[in-house]
Amino acid sequence: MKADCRLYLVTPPALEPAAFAVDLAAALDAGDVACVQLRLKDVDDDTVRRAIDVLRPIAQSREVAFILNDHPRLARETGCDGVHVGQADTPYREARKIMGAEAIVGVTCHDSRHLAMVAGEDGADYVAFGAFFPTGTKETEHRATPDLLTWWQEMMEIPCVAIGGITPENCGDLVRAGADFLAVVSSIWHHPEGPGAAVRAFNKAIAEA
Ligand SMILES: Cc1ncc(COP(=O)(O)OP(=O)(O)O)c(N)n1
Ligand SMILES: Cc1nc(C(=O)O)sc1CCOP(=O)(O)O
Ligand SMILES: [Mg+2]
Repeated sequence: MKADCRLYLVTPPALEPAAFAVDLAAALDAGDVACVQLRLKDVDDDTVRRAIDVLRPIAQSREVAFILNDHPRLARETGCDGVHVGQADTPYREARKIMGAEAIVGVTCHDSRHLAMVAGEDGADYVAFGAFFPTGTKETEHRATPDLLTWWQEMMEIPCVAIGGITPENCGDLVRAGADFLAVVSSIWHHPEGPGAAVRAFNKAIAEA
């Protein structure tokens, strides 16, 4: 068992904030969740701001970190706890300058040991590897394997996040391999019994891995 692996919820790419607030609260009240990433795609900044205004307090009032995808300036201006940047986004060093030393800054590293080493040496708070499994949430070009997580754990103290097609049924190998966080979209928000049941199922699978 690797008891220190935790859930990292990522929102659906499109949502209506008031309705999604109910699902988010249900997920966070159902069990252990370390952080929530707001990941909206193809929307303007005002739409992102409105979603942050509604969703950030739901996470932060439960002591769950609220991280914004892609937009360090918006994250800083709106009181988010951190930002996640990919290889095609604001570069890590610029994101860090915008966010400040105390904020969480995470970096996508695909399946690349080199990208992860660079991000880690630059000061990233976590590195994210993926996609571990096929996913319908995003078109992915890279496929990571669990040995990458084990390699990282043996080399570095900085936490690693696993993402891409992760379910309660398939997450055991990633937990045993050394993932510090499991980042999940569809298995949470599309769970047939709702997001609370999904969080409980993940917590159980992590505890039993
Ligand atoms: C935790 C986590 N890992 C990876 C990603 C993907 O980021 P990126 O490659 O920038 O792609 P988009 O999510 O922006 O489409 C992520 N968002 N979160
Ligand atoms: C946002 C994202 N990034 C990925 C990567 O590989 O970097 S995979 C992914 C989508 C994850 O969604 P789901 O849990 O529904 O598969
Ligand atoms: Mg991005």
